[in-house]
Amino acid sequence: MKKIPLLLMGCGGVGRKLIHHIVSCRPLHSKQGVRLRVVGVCDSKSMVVASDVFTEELDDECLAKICKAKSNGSSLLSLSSLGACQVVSSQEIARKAIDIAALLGKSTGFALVDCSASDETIAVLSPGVDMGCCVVLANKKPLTSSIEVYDKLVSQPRRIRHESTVGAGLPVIASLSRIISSGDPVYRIIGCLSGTLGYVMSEVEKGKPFSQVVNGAKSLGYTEPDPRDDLSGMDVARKGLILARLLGYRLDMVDIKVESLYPPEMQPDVMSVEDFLVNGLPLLDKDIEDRITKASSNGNVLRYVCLIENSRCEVGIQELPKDSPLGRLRGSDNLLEIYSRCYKEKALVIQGAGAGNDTTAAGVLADILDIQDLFS
Ligand SMILES: NC(=O)C1=CN([C@@H]2O[C@H](COP(=O)(O)OP(=O)(O)OC[C@H]3O[C@@H](n4cnc5c(N)ncnc54)[C@H](OP(=O)(O)O)[C@@H]3O)[C@@H](O)[C@H]2O)C=CC1
Ligand SMILES: N[C@@H](CC=O)C(=O)O
Repeated sequence: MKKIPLLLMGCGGVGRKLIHHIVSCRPLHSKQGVRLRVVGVCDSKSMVVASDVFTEELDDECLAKICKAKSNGSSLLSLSSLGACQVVSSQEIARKAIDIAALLGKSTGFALVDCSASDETIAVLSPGVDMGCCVVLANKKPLTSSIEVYDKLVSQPRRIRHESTVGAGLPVIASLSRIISSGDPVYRIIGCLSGTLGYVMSEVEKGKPFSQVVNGAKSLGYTEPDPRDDLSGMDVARKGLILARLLGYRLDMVDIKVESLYPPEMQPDVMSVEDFLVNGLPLLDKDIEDRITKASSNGNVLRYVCLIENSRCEVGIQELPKDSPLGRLRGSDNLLEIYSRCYKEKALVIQGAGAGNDTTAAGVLADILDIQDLFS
């Protein structure tokens, strides 16, 4: 039986769903001759880790307790009595994770699975790559940090997978990578890449207030931990940057033109996320409603669009015909059109659910299975 030891960084909506998928797919994986050994799980403040990562793992009962504690809003620090495992607190997490990476990376192989929404994980991922570890990401921040960090993370292409960073579980990265490696030049990518903004636009079109709909998107697990990451366009810009860098464009976040749906006085350094959700959002209801009504009077709808072309990437609101492919999108669906030599007149189109914990975690799980040949 092939064993894949892994450390899960981030145990929120996506991380917990990933644990659920890993446990429920055990019979399937067993038939395929693979076992996923979860040796550690971290949140922002702590890490639960098996006492001996060579021989032990967090068993399914322990994983269930971790998920239960996190769903109840507790820290992993509350799980100090979990049998044959240790609980490590914040200052120690990175050091401990790197120690495990050094032990397992070049011996059995080790997968660092990042389902956090933090750039702090770079401190583990980057040395992990040098230690022979595999990296699987739902988190976009490591790939949209400096170009040096990006180059390091992708330096061993067979050891990194990040399908869920763009379009959640949709096969965007895999499709684009295949086109690129076949030598087919991609000259244009255009699409709607935000499940949150897609859902918000189509629900407001039905007459619901913007503030109510954004809170709904958060409850459905579509938004980033701070929904302003979605509403500012930054989340779409990150996806655009990941695709642009995959195409070989040497861009940074500052090179991307981004349109925000909220004003500077509602930025995170001015308002807490709670304050924004309760008091900030309702102040935006009228403006968004007016913009949508105006578009509708022209037979159009508003869509938040990402365009990558001519070595540039820009993201922002466009008024589009209701019956255009992007105009017909509903709910959290994403749609991406890729134009290349082979897909010149008719683009390669990828469409489907572009957000949600289930599909995102399924994408992460498929990525982990995809690197199994590197493990023994
Ligand atoms: N939800 C979706 O539809 C999609 C999400 N993604 C990406 O998946 C990632 C996770 O999203 P989601 O689960 O919704 O987010 P959540 O906010 O629900 O969970 C984030 C988790 O990361 C933990 N965390 C924060 N900082 C660190 C750190 N430094 N080290 C380890 N863990 C840390 C948090 O800990 P604590 O509990 O202590 O706060 C929390 O457990 C994000 O990067 C998101 O962009 C990608 C595609 C789609
Ligand atoms: N917040 C994101 C989740 C996936 O990346 C979105 O709404 O698309």
